[in-house]
Amino acid sequence: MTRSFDVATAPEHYGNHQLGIYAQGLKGQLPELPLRYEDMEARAREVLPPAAYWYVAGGAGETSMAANRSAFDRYRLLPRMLTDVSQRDLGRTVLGKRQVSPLMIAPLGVQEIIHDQAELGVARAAAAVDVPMILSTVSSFALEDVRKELGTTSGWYQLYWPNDDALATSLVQRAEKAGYEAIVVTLDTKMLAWRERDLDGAYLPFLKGQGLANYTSDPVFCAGLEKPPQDDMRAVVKHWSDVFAAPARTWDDLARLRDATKLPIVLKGVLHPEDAIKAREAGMDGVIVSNHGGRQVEGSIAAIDALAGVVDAVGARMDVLFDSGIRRGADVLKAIALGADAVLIGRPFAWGLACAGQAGVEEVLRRLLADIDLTLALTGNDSLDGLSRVSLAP
Ligand SMILES: Cc1cc2nc3c(=O)[nH]c(=O)nc-3n(C[C@H](O)[C@H](O)[C@H](O)COP(=O)(O)O)c2cc1C
Ligand SMILES: CCCCCCCCCCC(=O)C(=O)O
Repeated sequence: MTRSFDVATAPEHYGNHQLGIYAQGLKGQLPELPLRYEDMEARAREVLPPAAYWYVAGGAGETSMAANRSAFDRYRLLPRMLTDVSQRDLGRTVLGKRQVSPLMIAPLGVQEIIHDQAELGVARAAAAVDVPMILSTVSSFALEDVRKELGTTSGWYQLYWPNDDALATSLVQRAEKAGYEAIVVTLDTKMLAWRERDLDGAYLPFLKGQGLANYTSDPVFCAGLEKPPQDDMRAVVKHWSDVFAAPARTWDDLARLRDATKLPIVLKGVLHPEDAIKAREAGMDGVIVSNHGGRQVEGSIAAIDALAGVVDAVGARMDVLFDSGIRRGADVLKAIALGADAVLIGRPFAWGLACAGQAGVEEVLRRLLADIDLTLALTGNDSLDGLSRVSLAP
């Protein structure tokens, strides 16, 4: 006999998403999107053109990408029993602001290759689940338009720091005016790595004018064009490729960027503890420990293996965030136990976007939150703030 189950009467926890799925099962309904991360990626692979799939899935070579995952297995949670976990708090304080969970949406460029809704759909999903979003400089919609979709949910703006200071200033000041709350400067992409999968398909979407909305909507960028951007896309791409890269930049240049905005600045792509110390000395507000999802330095350290060193160097004095390899709730707990203040979700939300647009991203976020909540409880903890290295097996 089938007994009825009403998820609405269950206590309010992110983990209830699990009960919701089982309750649908009682009505004969299976989840529309595959549950396992790996199966969701396989579904995305079916729906995306091969070049777009590989642009997201690929790395620079693939050993660092694989290491990002396998390294997580070397850290094991050490559960405690008979603690009261009836009330749980997934909140984290990041740049002085309390957020309801440790999750943030990582900056992923050129999302129009994944789904027509691109960053607008992702922003709507982020707002629905109240997960802060970091918008890439190389986005498919202009930063002002994406910010509007976030409503009251926090947005940060990720800067690809161009070699033209006036353009950099224009971008960060537009972000500040639009209501973004922090600037993330990505340091690990001074140039594009040797990406075998993309080279195999001779595929770089920016060269077709995709992902350039923040440039074509920028007065400083457009002042460098002879015609309006819509009238000469080849000139747009040429000018973009002239200004994008700034290989000569050093730590000393940060002072000018610091002066260009009142917003907190967070440096993304820091792996060495001494670079984290330099970031602090340069007046930065945080760092994101990341190897760009294994897309830049093939053979680099797995990002999770770099986290403790950076936390030990600067964690008491600035925020330390983490990305590269987060797939499941346990990964989030491990990163927080090692000292991360928050974690960025990258490829998993891209697969949700590919499979079902905004709804797919929302579902990925809700599932991850449920997994975090249940894993937290089952390890005997009632708050993420209570995790520390003691929560990991020695
Ligand atoms: C398709 C794609 C595009 C990306 N674009 C950007 C970007 O524009 N700016 C940036 O700072 N990082 C970018 N990243 C890196 C992510 O922000 C993040 O560091 C990475 O995805 C984390 O690895 P994971 O997705 O394997 O967890 C991109 C990653 C992917 C997969
Ligand atoms: C002149 C060509 C330079 C191309 C640079 C592209 C930057 C990559 C932007 C997106 C990204 O971060 C990614 O990982 O992909």
